[in-house]
Amino acid sequence: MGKVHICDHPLIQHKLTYIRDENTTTKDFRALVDEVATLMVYEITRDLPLQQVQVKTPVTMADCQVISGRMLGLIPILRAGLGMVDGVLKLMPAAKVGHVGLYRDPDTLQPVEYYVKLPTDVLERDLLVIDPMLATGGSANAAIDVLKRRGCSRIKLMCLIAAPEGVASVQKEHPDVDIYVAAVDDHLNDHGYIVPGLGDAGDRLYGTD
Ligand SMILES: O=P(O)(O)OC[C@H]1O[C@H](OP(=O)(O)OP(=O)(O)O)[C@H](O)[C@@H]1O
Ligand SMILES: O=c1cc[nH]c(=O)[nH]1
Ligand SMILES: [Mg+2]
Repeated sequence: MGKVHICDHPLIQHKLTYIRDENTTTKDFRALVDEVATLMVYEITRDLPLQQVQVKTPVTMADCQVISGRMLGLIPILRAGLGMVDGVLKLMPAAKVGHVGLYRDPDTLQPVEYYVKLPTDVLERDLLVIDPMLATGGSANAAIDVLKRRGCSRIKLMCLIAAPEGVASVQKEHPDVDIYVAAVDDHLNDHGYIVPGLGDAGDRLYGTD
């Protein structure tokens, strides 16, 4: 079963509080989501393998370390996942970005696929699927299915807020995928919204309703 990592760094939790607050403006919401994405990537990349290198400092040769040749593919689930892309790219600027367009049908809560565009070398990359919200898990599962149908493996999922129902669903459907979240909330309401959550992430990022 995939592990669930709660990114409980105080800076992440502090910013998440303002992300949740209904009085936070679209401009501030967007900036905070961007910042939390950066901080979460810092936590997620903690176990990246390093290799030894030598560099010549102005004083002498030094034994140092660099990340050992892993290539990242970043897979935002449109639309709301786009709000986390720049924050991740700040720390992983060489990542390529593949887009998976899904919206959740408001009546059935089932994901509807409308766009997929992936880097040509996606099979060679470690993939990080990003979306602020993991509610029923339908969208994350569908996005991971899109990747696996093309032969991808080595997939992680990063979300700001998850519902327990969504975590359980991804763990069942994709037991090889580790999940990174800033918070696991209480439950889903009758409309499939996370409680207490933050509302509709896409609408809050882009000022739509
Ligand atoms: O876990 P689920 O039950 O599938 O719900 C989560 C999905 O819902 C939201 O997207 P939405 O459908 O609102 O699309 P949007 O990003 O275009 O607003 C969110 O960004 C996730 O993709
Ligand atoms: O709480 C939720 C659930 C799904 N999508 C959102 O944007 N928010
Ligand atoms: Mg939405």
